[in-house]
Amino acid sequence: MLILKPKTTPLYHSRLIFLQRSLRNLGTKSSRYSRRSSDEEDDPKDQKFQNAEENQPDRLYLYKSKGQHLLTNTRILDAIVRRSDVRPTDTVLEIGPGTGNLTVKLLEAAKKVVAIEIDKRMVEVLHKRVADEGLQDKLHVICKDAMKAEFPRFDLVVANIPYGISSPLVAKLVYGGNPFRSATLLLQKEFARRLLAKPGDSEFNRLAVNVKLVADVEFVMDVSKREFLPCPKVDSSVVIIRPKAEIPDVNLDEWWAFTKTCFCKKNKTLGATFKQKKKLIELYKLAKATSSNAENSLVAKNHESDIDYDSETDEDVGFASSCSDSEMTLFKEKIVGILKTGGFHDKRPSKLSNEELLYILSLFNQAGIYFHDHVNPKGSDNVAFAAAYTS
Ligand SMILES: C[S@@+](CC[C@H](N)C(=O)[O-])C[C@H]1O[C@@H](n2cnc3c(N)ncnc32)[C@H](O)[C@@H]1O
Repeated sequence: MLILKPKTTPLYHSRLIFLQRSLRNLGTKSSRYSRRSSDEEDDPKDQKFQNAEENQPDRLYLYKSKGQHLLTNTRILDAIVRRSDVRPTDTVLEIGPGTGNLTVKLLEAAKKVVAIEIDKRMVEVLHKRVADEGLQDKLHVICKDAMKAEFPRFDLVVANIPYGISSPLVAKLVYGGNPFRSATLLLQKEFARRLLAKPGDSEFNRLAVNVKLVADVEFVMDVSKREFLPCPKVDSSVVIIRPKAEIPDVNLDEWWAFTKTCFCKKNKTLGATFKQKKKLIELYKLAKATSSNAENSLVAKNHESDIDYDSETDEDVGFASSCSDSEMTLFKEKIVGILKTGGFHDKRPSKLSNEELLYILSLFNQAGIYFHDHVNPKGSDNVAFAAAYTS
């Protein structure tokens, strides 16, 4: 276990004092927070920040691995709550309440706050602080990993989240099947830029495409890293994600699998992506499994092949040898034909709009080419989708 000594800049110390004072104000007991819990001992790679010299009594270890950077600027906290448009009838979901800097302000504005916090030491501090404010009846805390917790019904999400779970959390929110008005999130600046990116922007990626299908993202403000305790390495931005009232009529499993294929190398042209032998074999297998009738047969016999099967798995090798070269050649030509017909063969996915991507997918599906295994689905819900973003 590596214990990081606090940096000795005056700014850092003044912030440490701020936290120590605020913890005293919260009535925390130092010894309780300076000991490590058994949960934390499970993580040997963890690095912890310490809010005081080791022999000082009031201290709360803040864990880098849990993204424990507390937002301390009241003006920014107020702005986040104001821009979230919290109504007195709202139930707000907060992911990672920490010591409650944002939670207390949300409790003042909302009917109820459901806070999901992984660290039970934080939960203790939070309960104490909220009780001191007399707001405990409005707070429900779930002490769990937000990625494993079942979200209750909520109207809004407002949170300064741990940046390590940004992608799966955003995916879980927008594809979670729980209708909500908006999610105001404090995110790492680069991640926020990706969510805000448009086709053609260098930051545009698969997550942006998938989020855009079902939600609009609005930029609210940048927040300097100096506003956090301890100071992280990166700056942050606040964005608001609003689910769209209507989403395109597309099979989401098929869409996610399709965008995964297209964006596996987002700067490759679609022609190059769909020329990869491994991909061709995978799609051919799926097409064969999906189409059971002769009309949908994707092949003709006696055709010369120009495909070199350099499959990587034994299963692929087996499959490749069980179908003729001509079958695979025709299948490849079929894919090239679809891409050329739509004028997409030489286009890069990162430059295409969702409308264009949806159109390409519809062309593939009409031709009996599928991206998701509908016959033997391995995972077909939002949890699987969120998990796909975890690694
Ligand atoms: C960036 S801090 C924000 C704290 C507080 N909201 C603030 O603004 O000062 C993130 C918080 O999320 C918690 N956290 C980290 N990973 C989590 C997870 N997987 N599920 C729920 N909470 C998590 C951390 O313990 C920490 O309290």
